[in-house]
Amino acid sequence: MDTILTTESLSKHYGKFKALDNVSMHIPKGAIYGFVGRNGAGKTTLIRLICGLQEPDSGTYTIYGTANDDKAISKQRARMGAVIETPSIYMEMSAEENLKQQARILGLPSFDGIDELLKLIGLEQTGNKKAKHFSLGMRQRLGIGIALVNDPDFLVLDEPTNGLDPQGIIQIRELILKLNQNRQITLLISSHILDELSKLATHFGFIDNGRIVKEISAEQLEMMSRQCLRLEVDNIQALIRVLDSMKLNYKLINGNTAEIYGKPSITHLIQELADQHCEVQSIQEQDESLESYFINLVGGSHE
Ligand SMILES: Nc1ncnc2c1ncn2[C@@H]1O[C@H](COP(=O)(O)OP(=O)(O)OP(=O)(O)O)[C@@H](O)[C@H]1O
Repeated sequence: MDTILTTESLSKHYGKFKALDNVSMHIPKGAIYGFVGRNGAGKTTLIRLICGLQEPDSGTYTIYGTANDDKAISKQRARMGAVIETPSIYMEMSAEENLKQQARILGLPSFDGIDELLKLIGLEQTGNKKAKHFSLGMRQRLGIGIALVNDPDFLVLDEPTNGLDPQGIIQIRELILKLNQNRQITLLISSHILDELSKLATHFGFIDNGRIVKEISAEQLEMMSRQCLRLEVDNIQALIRVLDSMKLNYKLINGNTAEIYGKPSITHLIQELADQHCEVQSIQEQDESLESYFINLVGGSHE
């Protein structure tokens, strides 16, 4: 598997405060990597490090296989685009002028592709309207457009849906999917809005108090947080026999409780258990959201 970004034991302090603590993360090529953590967890700090805006205190990272202390890293960074915190936009300029200005800053030989980029970010109708009159969502999309001027194949977005209304969120989500699916751009997206990322991400890295608590693919996460039935019985051996005979996937929670996956027929299950003289004491349907998965992972609120 090709990896676009790998970090190895990255740490960063602000004075005595440890903002990043031995962070190791891996972003596969083609992924939409959801970087999830509550406010202050260390997401922006990590993003600033990999974008070369700050230096780590210890640890290393590689971008496209090039280490951060290798001179060639700046060449690899040229293949990256990023929108960190608020997008850098010239408020007195239109969307088109902003994109052209970025092309000038990068020393690009022409404005080829700017019209297409304007369409991609959904701002082709904005004409001479200055960015200062744009909605927050339009500004965010313009910021992403500016980050795309150098045609990157790795894009880093720090909290791209922060503060947007539901329609703005949908537009950003659609843009992210287009970038990933049509332009094969790998994305690192940080957010504390977990369920928003669950609709997009192919991989997740969960960060809490500066530490990566889990890296997991969306597929694995789906398996772990899928719907299940939690069944409490008076005879766990009988329950195991029945579940095995029905070829159901299950996990034993304790001496009288099991979680059963894969939506079994409850009537059939209860009937089989009754035949085995096994009494059901309680039955609950559970549907763990990404939100509750994360809360379980980090052990609830720190406040
Ligand atoms: N320049 C700085 N000096 C001192 N402390 C800082 C500095 N930058 C960040 N911090 C602290 O480091 C911690 C991590 O901040 P960071 O911005 O990386 O978190 P975050 O996960 O991106 O959260 P948010 O979404 O709120 O930005 C926070 O407690 C923050 O207050």
